[in-house]
Amino acid sequence: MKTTFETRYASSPQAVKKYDTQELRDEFLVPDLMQPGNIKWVYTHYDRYMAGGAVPTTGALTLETIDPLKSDFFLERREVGIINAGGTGTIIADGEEFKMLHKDALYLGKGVKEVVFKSDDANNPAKFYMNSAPAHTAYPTKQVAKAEANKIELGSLETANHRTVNQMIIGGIVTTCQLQMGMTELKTGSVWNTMPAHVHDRRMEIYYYLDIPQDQAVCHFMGQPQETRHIWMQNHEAVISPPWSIHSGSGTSNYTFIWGMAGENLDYNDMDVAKITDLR
Ligand SMILES: O=C(O)C(=O)C[C@H](O)C(=O)CO
Ligand SMILES: [Zn+2]
Repeated sequence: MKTTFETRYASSPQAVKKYDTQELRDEFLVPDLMQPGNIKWVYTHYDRYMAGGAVPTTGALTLETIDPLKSDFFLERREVGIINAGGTGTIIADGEEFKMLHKDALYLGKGVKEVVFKSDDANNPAKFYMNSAPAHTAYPTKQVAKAEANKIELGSLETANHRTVNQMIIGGIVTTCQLQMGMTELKTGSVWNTMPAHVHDRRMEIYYYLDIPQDQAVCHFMGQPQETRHIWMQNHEAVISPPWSIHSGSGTSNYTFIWGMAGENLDYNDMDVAKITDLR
């Protein structure tokens, strides 16, 4: 079992204007979070937000601290949200067991010392997708099933953006310091997420795409609304959205994505929406 991490530093919109395809992918695409038998983290310098993947197979995996945190244990000064993007598994947090079905979420607050991940079936392992942000208060652990999410219906089939936003780790359901997470599912025939697009300079965000059928892909759009770029994404890949960037995508089929964010506020609706016809 191995825990690895990489660091992503923050980029300015002026610098990103000049990036070619590979530079954009190197800075913002996170292609390899889900590694069987391992835990992988990306530590970003956007709000010190982290995205990770834990894929237990035949053995259990333990959440370990990593060097940039300079802490005795991972959640010493952090909180984490976890959504299972794979088969059924279990998370044991300081001795308390949580059965995690596909698309179940779990919030663990500051101070939880020991976190263990297990899969029911090594051939169909749990894929625990994790987002973590610095935390200054210890809030209670809470599990949230998809059925318990706050559901928002957006878009329409006519504009190919009919989708359900499942707000899972959000005020009213879970109390957090700064983390918000949820999962948006596109209806069959709809391909556009987060259109009209928005920025929220007060919060960074990461999208993790799943349920992309074989041989299909999602074209993720980023950049300032007047200066957009795109990154082609495969199933189970994540993409970092700087606070100044739109984060939107169009697929060659419908799909699901997990969004997670942190920053200045906990107001999900604090978005500066860009008019579709103003995008460049
Ligand atoms: O489909 C959408 O619209 C979303 O899911 C938007 C994300 O939740 C988001 O970007 C929140 O800031
Ligand atoms: Zn957003």
